[in-house]
Amino acid sequence: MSIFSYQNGVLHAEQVSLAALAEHYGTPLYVYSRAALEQHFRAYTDALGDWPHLVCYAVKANSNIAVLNVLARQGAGFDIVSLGELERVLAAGGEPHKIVFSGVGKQAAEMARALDVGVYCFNVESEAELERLSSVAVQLGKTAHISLRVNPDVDAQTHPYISTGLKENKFGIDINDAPRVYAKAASLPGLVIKGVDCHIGSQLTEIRPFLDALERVLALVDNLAAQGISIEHLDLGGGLGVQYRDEQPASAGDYIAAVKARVGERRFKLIFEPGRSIAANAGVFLTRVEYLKLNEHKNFAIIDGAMNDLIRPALYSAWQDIRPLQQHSDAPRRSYDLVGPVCETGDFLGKNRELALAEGDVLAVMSAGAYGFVMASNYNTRGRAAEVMVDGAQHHLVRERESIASLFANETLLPSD
Ligand SMILES: Cc1ncc(COP(=O)(O)O)c(C=O)c1O
Ligand SMILES: N[C@@H](CCCC[NH3+])C(=O)O
Repeated sequence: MSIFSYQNGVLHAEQVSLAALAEHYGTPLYVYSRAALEQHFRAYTDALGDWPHLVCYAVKANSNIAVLNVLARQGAGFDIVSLGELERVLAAGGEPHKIVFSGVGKQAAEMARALDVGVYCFNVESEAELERLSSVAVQLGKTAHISLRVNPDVDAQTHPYISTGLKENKFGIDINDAPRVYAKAASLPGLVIKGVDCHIGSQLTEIRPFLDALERVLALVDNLAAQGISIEHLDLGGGLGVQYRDEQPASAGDYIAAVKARVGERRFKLIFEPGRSIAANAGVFLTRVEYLKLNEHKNFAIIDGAMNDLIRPALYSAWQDIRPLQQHSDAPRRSYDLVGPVCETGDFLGKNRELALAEGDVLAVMSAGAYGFVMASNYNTRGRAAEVMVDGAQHHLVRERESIASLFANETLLPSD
C-alpha cells in the first residue's frame, strides 16, 4: 500500500487518518511519514550497496530536527549550507564526520564552527572562499578537507530558477578554471584536497544531464591526476526529481546504476546530496476551506493555507496535486482556484482544480515534504504551521504552531516621549 492512500474513503498517512490529524492539531498543518523518509533514503543506500559511499541528505529540503533524526538513525550524512543547518544536524544526532558543507557564501565563523566539530568536507565554491578557508583553518590549527564545486556548464533541463550548473549561474567554479584553482588549493596551508563536487540543478527527471556532468568531472579528475593531484571522492550533488504530476523521473536505483557503470573500476567514493527525492513525497500540507466564492467566470476556494506556508506555486508556478481528505462528497463539482488569505494576487496553491467542495472541508496538498515548511515566512503576520510526524499508527507533534505573541516577541517600541 502506498504511504498516502484512501482507507475507508479517508486519506491516510501510513495508518493515521489525515482528517483526524486536522481535527486534533488544527490547520494549516504539515504531516510527514517516517516510513516514506526511510524508504526514499534506502533507495539510495540499497543501490550503492558495498560501493564506498556517503548519502548526505540536503538539509535545506526539510530541516525539521525530527526529520533529520529519522535519517540520522538510518546512517545518513548531511549536506548543509549554513551554521544554522549545522546546529540542527548536531541537535538531531547527526554525525559531524558525515557532513559536507556547501554554499556560496560561507562566513568565517561558520567555517570555524564546522572545523571545530570536524565536518567531513567543505565544498568550496570560489577562489576567494578557498583563501578564507585556508586562513581560518591555519588560525585554528586545523585542517580543512575540501573539494571544489565545479560548474560543468551543462543544461539540467529544469526550471531556470532551480538550474545551477550553467556558466551564467552563481554556483561553483568554472570547470575549465578548476585545474588552476586545484593547484592553488594544493599550495595553500591548512587544506587537504579530498574530492570534486558538482550539483547541476534540482527536479531533474532525466539521467542524461547527470551523466554529461559526470563525464566532464571525470575528465577533470584525469587532468588533476596528470598534475599530481589525486582525489578520493566524487560528490555528484542532489537534484533527482520526483513525481508531482505526470513526470516520470528516473529512480535512484537507475541513476546510481548508471553512475557506477560509468565510474567503473576506479571506485571513487560516491557522495550524493539528495533533498527533494527523499522528502517531497514524504509529506503533505493540510489546509481547510474557509469560504467558497463563486463568480460567473471563476470560482475561488479561499483556504487557510497560503503562499507564506507553501511558496512553490507562487514562486515557480509549481503544480502540486490537491486532494480532498474525504473521497466522497455531495457538494457540486466545480473548477476552483485555491487561494489563501494573503494580500497578493500570486497567493494560490492551485488553479483550475476540479473539486467537490464545501466550507470546512480539508484538502491535502501532496508532495509538500520538501521545500515546503522550510520556505515558509511570517508574511502578513501569519504564524507558521505546525508539523507532525506519522510513524505507523502513531503521530507526534514535531513543531508547534507559532503563536501570534511569538511573531513580535523580538520587536521593541521606541522609548516613551
Ligand atoms: C549543493 C546542493 N546540494 C543538494 C541540493 C539538493 O537538491 P535536491 O533537493 O534537488 O535533491 C541542492 C539544491 O538544489 C544544492 O544546492
Ligand atoms: N526550493 C526549490 C528548489 C531549490 C533547490 C535548492 N538548491 C523548489 O522548491 O523546487
